[in-house]
Amino acid sequence: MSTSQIAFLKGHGTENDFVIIPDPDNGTDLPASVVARLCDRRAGIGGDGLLHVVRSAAHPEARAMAAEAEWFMDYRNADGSVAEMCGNGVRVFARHLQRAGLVAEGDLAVATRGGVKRVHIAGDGDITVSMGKRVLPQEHVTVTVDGRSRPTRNVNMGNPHAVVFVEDLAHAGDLYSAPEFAPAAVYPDGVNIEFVVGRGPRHVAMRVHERGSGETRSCGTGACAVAVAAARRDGVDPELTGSPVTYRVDLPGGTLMITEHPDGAVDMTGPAVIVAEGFIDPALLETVHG
Ligand SMILES: N[C@@H](CCC[C@H](N)C(=O)O)C(=O)O
Repeated sequence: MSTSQIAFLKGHGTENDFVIIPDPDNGTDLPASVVARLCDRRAGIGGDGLLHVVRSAAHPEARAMAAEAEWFMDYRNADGSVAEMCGNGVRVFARHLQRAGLVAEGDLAVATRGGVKRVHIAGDGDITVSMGKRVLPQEHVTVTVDGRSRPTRNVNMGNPHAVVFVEDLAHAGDLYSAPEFAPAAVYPDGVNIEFVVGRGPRHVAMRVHERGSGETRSCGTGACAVAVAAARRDGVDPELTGSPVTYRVDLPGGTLMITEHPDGAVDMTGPAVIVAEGFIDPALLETVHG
C-alpha cells in the first residue's frame, strides 16, 4: 500500500452503498484487510462493498475485455472478498464515470468478473444495465430461519442467489448472521439469500442477506434473481410465452424494475447517486496493512 493520499468517493444505488476508489492505472494495492477497514462503518468510511475503478487494460483479470470495455469494475464485498458481479455497483460505477467526465450519457460497456455488461445512462437519471442471461440451477436447497426450513429457487446472475418465498418479510428473521442453508456443498463459496413476498400483480418486496456483506438495503443481482423466481412461481416463463415480463421489486432502500426477456437476458433499471468525495488518511491504511 502506497503512503500517498488516495482519493475516494462514496455512492449508493437504492441505498446499497459503496466506497469508490478511482485508480485508472491499477496502482493501488487493496488487500482484503484494507477493503474491510474502508467498508467498516465505525472505523472506516463505511459501505456494503467497494468499487475499484480500473482501466481494463491495466488489470490482469480484465485485459481480455479491454477491446470491448475500457473500464473494469473490480468489485469487493465489505469483508474484502471478491464477487463476480454487483448490479447496484455497476450503476454507481457508471454514474461515477459520467460525473467524472470519463464517459458520456448514453451507452457504455463495463467489464466485470461476470463478463462485459451494457449500461445505458438515461436523461432522466435512471441507469439500465443488461445483466446477461439468468441461469436456473436445479439443485434442491433449503434455508432455515427460526427452526423453519423452506425450499429455495436458485438463480445465478453471474453470482449465486437462493430465493425464498415467505408470507411476511419478518419471517427472514433478524438477518444479523447468514441464514443456514443445506446442503452446504451446493454453495461452497456461500450464497446471497433473498426473502420475498408478493405485493400485487408483477410486484414483489424483498429483504436480502448478502454473502460477504450481511443484510443490505438493496441488491441489484438479488432483485433480478427475485424477479426471475417470482415469474416462475406466477407461472410466467418468457421463454415459453415469447414476451418479456417486467416486475417491480421493492427493497428496503428503494425500487428496481426488472425485465426478463424470452432469451433469458435480464435488464435492471434504477437510480445511482454519488454523495461525497475526499481523501483517505494514509495512517488509516498503515494500521491495517497486511
Ligand atoms: N449488492 C450487489 C451484490 C454484491 C455481491 C454479492 N454480495 C456476492 O457476494 O455475490 C448487487 O447489487 O448485486
